[in-house]
Amino acid sequence: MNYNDILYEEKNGTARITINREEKYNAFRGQTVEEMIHAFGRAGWNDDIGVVVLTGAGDKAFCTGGDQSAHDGQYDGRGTIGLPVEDLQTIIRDIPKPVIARVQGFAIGGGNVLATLCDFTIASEKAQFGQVGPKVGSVDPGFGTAYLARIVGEKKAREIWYMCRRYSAEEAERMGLVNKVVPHDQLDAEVEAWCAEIMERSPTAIALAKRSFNLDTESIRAISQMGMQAVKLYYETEESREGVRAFNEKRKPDFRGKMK
Ligand SMILES: CC(C)(COP(=O)(O)OP(=O)(O)OC[C@H]1O[C@@H](n2cnc3c(N)ncnc32)[C@H](O)[C@@H]1OP(=O)(O)O)[C@@H](O)C(=O)NCCC(=O)NCCSC(=O)CCC(=O)c1ccccc1C(=O)O
Repeated sequence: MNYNDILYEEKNGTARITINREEKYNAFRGQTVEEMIHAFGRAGWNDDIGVVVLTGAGDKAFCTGGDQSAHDGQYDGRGTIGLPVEDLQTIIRDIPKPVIARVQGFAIGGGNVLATLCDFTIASEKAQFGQVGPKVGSVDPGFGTAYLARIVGEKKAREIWYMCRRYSAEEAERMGLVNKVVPHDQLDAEVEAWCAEIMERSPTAIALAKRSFNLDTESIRAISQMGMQAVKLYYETEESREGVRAFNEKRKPDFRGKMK
């Protein structure tokens, strides 16, 4: 597969997948998600690769979720909601290698879900985290909610989703969403150090550990699939469309008048 929306490189046993849509704050469209799925499969089953790093191009954003300009009810690709996010989430969990989210800027919406799903998150002190679904007419009811609650606890997860606030890297570290925060200019060195340390460990022991962690939360995949069917219906409503329109028109949404 030729990549247009992402960059892929392999070095010293590390595969680096970079969402390369800086002008869209590294938001993903259908094609981006397909390319990421392909790249995770390529890295995940290559015995020379011991760890995968997921990041975004530039300094502004790691990833800001679904591309709102490619969102008219459904998104522009394949799958239940026009984005095969279920397949992307699945492959991040299923490859038998640690995935590190290198977060240098905004990890928002579906971007925050991706960072949450990665085995580790290493963040620059400039990074910001948050969910925006109830502000823009969306929700990730599955790994985005239930798995987040496993990490930060129920109260905090509900706050993150209902209030749509932004959290600094330090706050995210305090709530367990981030493994380590470093000064911006030390981010790459820190990520490289973690990768080098992983490369010294037994790949099979790590694979077994990853799969056993995953097994305990596997039921969330089914919640996600059911949730995605509901989100598909939600995206067709005036209430959800109002959120997308308001974001694109840079105004506050008026949801109350649009509920059925
Ligand atoms: C990132 C922000 C917080 C930055 O805010 P600010 O600094 O004020 O800058 P802005 O002027 O808002 O944005 C700058 C520039 O970037 C463009 N942009 C930013 N994000 C997006 C985006 N997601 N899509 C398209 N474009 C984007 C913005 O339009 C500006 O462009 P200009 O040309 O300069 O005008 C803030 O921008 C923000 O909150 N962004 C996020 C917006 C958003 O709505 N994200 C989608 C969330 S919902 C989602 O991800 C659905 C898909 C999904 O995740 C999902 C759904 C269902 C089940 C599962 C999933 C899943 O887990 O994936």
